[in-house]
Amino acid sequence: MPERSKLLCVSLNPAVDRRIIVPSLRVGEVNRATSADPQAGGKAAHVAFAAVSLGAEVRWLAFLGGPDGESCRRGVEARGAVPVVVETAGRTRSTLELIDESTGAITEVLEPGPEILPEERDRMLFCFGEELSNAPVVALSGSLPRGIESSIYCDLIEAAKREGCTVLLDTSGAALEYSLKAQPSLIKPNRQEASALLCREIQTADDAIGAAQELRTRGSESVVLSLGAAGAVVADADGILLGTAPKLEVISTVGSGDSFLGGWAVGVADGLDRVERLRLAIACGTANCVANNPGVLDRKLVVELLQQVVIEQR
Ligand SMILES: Nc1ncnc2c1ncn2[C@@H]1O[C@H](COP(=O)(O)OP(=O)(O)O)[C@@H](O)[C@H]1O
Ligand SMILES: O=P(O)(O)OC[C@H]1O[C@](O)(COP(=O)(O)O)[C@@H](O)[C@@H]1O
Repeated sequence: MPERSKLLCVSLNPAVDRRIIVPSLRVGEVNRATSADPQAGGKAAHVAFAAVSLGAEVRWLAFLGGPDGESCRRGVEARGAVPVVVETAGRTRSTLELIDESTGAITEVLEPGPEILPEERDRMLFCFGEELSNAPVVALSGSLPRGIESSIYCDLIEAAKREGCTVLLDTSGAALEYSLKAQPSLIKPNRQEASALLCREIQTADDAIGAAQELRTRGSESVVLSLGAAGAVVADADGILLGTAPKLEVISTVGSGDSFLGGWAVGVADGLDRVERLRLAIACGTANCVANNPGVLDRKLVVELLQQVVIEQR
């Protein structure tokens, strides 16, 4: 039997994600939900679920505290990833995803996360170091909780690179800007995140190519700029790839970027070339659009979508 690819997904700010569906959202009035579904979340959990859907062996390292922390741990385990927990005195946050069925509009509200104590931070660095020998590919995803300085991703990236791991980073704002100093193997901003970093609009494919190339000069070995329904652009040492996503009827795009990264990470671990890696990542991001839970992908659908992804070399 071929060995399963191994990944480590790291969540410094996990969450219980609450997806609430209302027939038609009325702001400022009482709304009654038709469905409410708390799930283990935060970006790294979705990356882990997507990779598990593709058959990978995944360990998920996270700060967790309080009852929501425990439900997150159980949720991750139930989905087939192995949770490795650094306990915190502060409680794990929750996030709200409000789906308005009448318009399809999605409103997200994200709590900031707990205050992390210095000794909890140190324990995370220690546990991360212990996990590295197990995982040739490491995905670091999401925002930072309070009490954690922007440089923590640099410490994690440097430690992982010293062990020869490929390090994929998906974060935003100051944490992303700061982390480029440590030269991650790949960053995956979406259009808004890249736009915020470069202080300019990204509208056309040429804008996206220019943005990915410029971000690469700031420190990351490769850049993937994901473009929602339009697909994604890759800038790396071999040039530019432009991938177009298949079209389908969307339930929710929450977690599509995470699923994209999960597909990319499995592609790296399985030794796929850059074209096939991008194809797999886009198919996973698109499959997530019809998943009932972020990251939990239908593998058969991923295989169908693979044939529909168009990749162009520029
Ligand atoms: N409306 C959509 N239709 C088809 N695929 C989509 C759609 N939205 C996202 N995707 C897929 O998910 C990937 C990541 O989406 P994106 O919205 O850029 O990420 P993020 O969730 O980080 O904002 C895209 O590259 C694409 O493959
Ligand atoms: O860590 P952050 O940046 O606050 O984001 C957390 C949230 O991101 C999400 O995973 C959605 O991510 P996407 O960008 O892939 O849609 C939420 O469901 C989640 O809990």
